[in-house]
Parts: sequence; C-alpha cells; structure tokens
Amino acid sequence: MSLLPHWSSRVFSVELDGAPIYFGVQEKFRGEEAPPPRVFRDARRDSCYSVLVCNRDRIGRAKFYAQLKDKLSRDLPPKCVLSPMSSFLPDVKDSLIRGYFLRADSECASLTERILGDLIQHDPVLVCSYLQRENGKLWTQHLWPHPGSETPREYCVVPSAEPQYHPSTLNIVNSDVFYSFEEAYEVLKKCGDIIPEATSVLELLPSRVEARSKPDFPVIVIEGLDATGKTTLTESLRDTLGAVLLQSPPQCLSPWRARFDQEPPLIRRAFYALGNYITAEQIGQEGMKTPVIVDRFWHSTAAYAIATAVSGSPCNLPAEGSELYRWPSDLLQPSLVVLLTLDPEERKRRLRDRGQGKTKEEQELDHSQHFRLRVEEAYRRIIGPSCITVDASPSADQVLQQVLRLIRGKCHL
Ligand SMILES: Nc1ncnc2c1ncn2[C@@H]1O[C@H](COP(=O)(O)OP(=O)(O)O)[C@@H](O)[C@H]1O
Ligand SMILES: Nc1ccn([C@@H]2O[C@H](COP(=O)(O)OP(=O)(O)O)[C@@H](O)[C@H]2O)c(=O)n1
Repeated sequence: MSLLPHWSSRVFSVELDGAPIYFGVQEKFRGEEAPPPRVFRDARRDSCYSVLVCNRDRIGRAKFYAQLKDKLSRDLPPKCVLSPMSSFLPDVKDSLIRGYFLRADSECASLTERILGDLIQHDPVLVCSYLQRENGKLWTQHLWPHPGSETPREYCVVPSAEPQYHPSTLNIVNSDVFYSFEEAYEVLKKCGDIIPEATSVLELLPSRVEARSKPDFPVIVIEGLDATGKTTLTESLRDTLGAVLLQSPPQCLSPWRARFDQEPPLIRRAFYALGNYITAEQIGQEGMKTPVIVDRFWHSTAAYAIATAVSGSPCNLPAEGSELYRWPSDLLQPSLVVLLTLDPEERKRRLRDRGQGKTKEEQELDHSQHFRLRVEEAYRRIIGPSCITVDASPSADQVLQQVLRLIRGKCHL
C-alpha cells in the first residue's frame, strides 16, 4: 500500500473537545522518548484503536468516510468513544486521510476488535491498535495486516509539533473548493453511476465556459449569512434599479438541491460550484440588457466550504492571502460584492420571526459560534473581487440606501 513507505513521516491528529492533539510514530525506541500525547495519557486502562479511510478513488473515499461514522456508531458498543482523526504529511497538499480514533474500556474491547477485524476484511481501511508499555510511559502503534499480507508492523508513538498549516486545509483544493469549471464537472461526471441526478445536472450546464468580458451593465452580488436580509435587499434593488434578479444556485437546480445536500462535501460542493457557472451564463445574457442583482454567488460557495472543511477556531482557517481564497479564473467577476453582516442575536431574532426550515449547515450556524465566525472571516478573505461589508442592522430602507450609495460610487449608475 502506497501510504506505508511514508508511514513514519506521517503525523496523526485526534480531535478532543474541538482541539487537535498531534502525534507521530517512529520505527524504534530511542530510550529518550517524551511522555505520550494526551489522548493516550487520558486513556489510562482503555484500549485505543484508529481506523483511517484509504480508498484510492476520491469519490469512493468521500462516500465511504460519510458512511463509516454511521456504521461505527451503529455497530460499536455505546461505551466505545469515537473521535475524528486524520493523518497527513505535514504541510504537504492533498496528503490528508481521515478516519476515527476509538477508545474502548476492558468490557467492550473484544467486541470492538471483532468489528474492526470485520471492517478490514471488507472495506478500504487502515486499522491500528495502540498498546501501553511500562505502565503507560510508552505507547506502541500496531498497524493491522491486510488479509493475505505479512505480519503487523509495530511503531513507537511520539508527540509531534503542531504543523504550520492546519491539516484540514491541506485537501481543500478540488475537494471542497473548485477553482475551475472542469474540476467540478469531473466530479459530477464520475458520480453519474451512483447518483442518477448528477446526469440531469450535467445536462443543464453551459456547453462552453470561458471568462468572458464584463457585461455592459453592472453586476451586483449580495452575500451574507442566512437571515441577514439578502432577499429583502435584492428585491428592493431590483425594483429601484429596474434590474434583473438572479440567484446561485439558480432556480433550475432547485429540484436537485436537497438531493445533493445529503452528499459528502466533495460531491455537494461540486454541485454548488457548477451552479455558479449556470448563474454566470444567465448574468452574461441579462447583463447586456440591464443591471443584474445576484443573491449569493461564489463567495458563499467558497466561504461555507472552507469554514466547514476546517474545524475549531477561526485561527485554523487558511491565512489571509492564501491561494485558497482566490476567485476562479474562468468565472465571471461581478462589479461589486456586498456582504451583509448582523449581530448574532439580531440574526437569530430575524430567523425566529421568519420561522422557516433551515439547512443543516444553517442550524450549525446557530449552534456553533466558531462556525459562524469562520464563515464570516472566510467571506472577508476572498479576493478577486473582495466584498464590501455593510452593517445590516438598520431598517431595510436604510440598508437599501447605503447599498445604493455604494453602487452609485462604484458602478456609475
Ligand atoms: N433591515 C432589516 N431590518 C429588520 N428586519 C429585516 C431587515 N431586512 C430583512 N428583515 C427581515 O429579516 C428576515 C430575514 O430576511 P431575508 O431577506 O429573508 O434574509 P436572507 O435572504 O438573507 O435569508 C425577514 O423576516 C425580513 O423581513
Ligand atoms: N452560491 C451558493 C449558495 C449557497 N451555497 C450553500 O447553500 C447554503 C445556504 O443556502 P440557503 O438556501 O440556506 O441560503 P439563503 O438563501 O436561505 O440565505 C450554504 O450553506 C452553502 O453551503 C453555496 O455553496 N453556494
């Protein structure tokens, strides 16, 4: 297996209470090993295991990773604790593999081992168990052999320094955020066999995508979290400016949206990315005749994708200026992007008053302050064009007047 030659260069990260704990492995005891990392010190008398998903094909890997949690939560004894885990080559792009770290007490260890033994027989996983030596002063990692292969490999567990780039940023390109039509198209094309709806989406796509010259009329995108007032503002702008109002994802994708919202990030994000290209095609046509207002566009696609891929505090986001925030070179660039921001309490009040159902991601915005901060910060870091922030807390009319001033200043309307 190609992962193995680099096994002792890999770093392992276990997420405990939202914070990563890093460790590495080395072939031999050197005698001066530092104390084991906290995941092992906490484990005391429990048995520890890890399961990492290693399909070669990325669609299979995305699908199986999503199923693995359900499978493990269903089959493992309730007392077995599951934590998200990953393994990566520090600061090496596309090197991240995901999985789970398991802690089982003496009562449930043998059942856990049976379930993992069955998993390794049938599914593309790497399984390790961890054993303590010298009263927990040292831990060893035992990589289970695959059916038919040689003996298990034993390594010594050692603490590892925090990498420069948070591991969850390593695989963002073309897994969470797509920087060209072709890359997103490839994913949906490959899904055709397992998701028949993907073929219907592909049929709606423009036949050719090219970064065309700007339409004659201004194109104004309104961005912001749910309930910040995008619908209210975009409708008023349409009426005031005699503009056409478009949205991303476009109306023609509505029948498929709920279906793709259930898919793992790779597939879900490719769907939204392609939606932007359909909207861009519509903008290109309408923008030759009138100004165009757009309710959400690429900023939303990229900001939510990055904020979901990265866990924990906004400090874990890719740094400002990172290439991950760049606009796709083949996607139409709007004349102005306005980001509506709102105090979290006022946003919740508006959500309650509106009283509609929310997507899972929007519910998460309410529950997790960190997630909301990550989305807002990612919005602000995107460039090419970057967004102009507008406080959406004044009355609807005041917000409209403020945005009209911006449009007149920037777009000569
Ligand atoms: N400036 C504003 N002041 C007070 N309430 C507002 C304002 N803008 C919108 N609302 C109300 O807040 C709720 C969410 O607004 P909406 O335009 O649907 O947001 P979004 O499209 O961003 O989800 C709606 O009930 C709307 O009437
Ligand atoms: N252009 C877009 C628009 C939405 N989205 C996704 O759609 C979700 C928000 O859609 P929504 O329907 O709740 O938004 P509202 O228009 O209701 O504010 C976000 O969670 C994004 O993941 C996207 O990726 N790209």
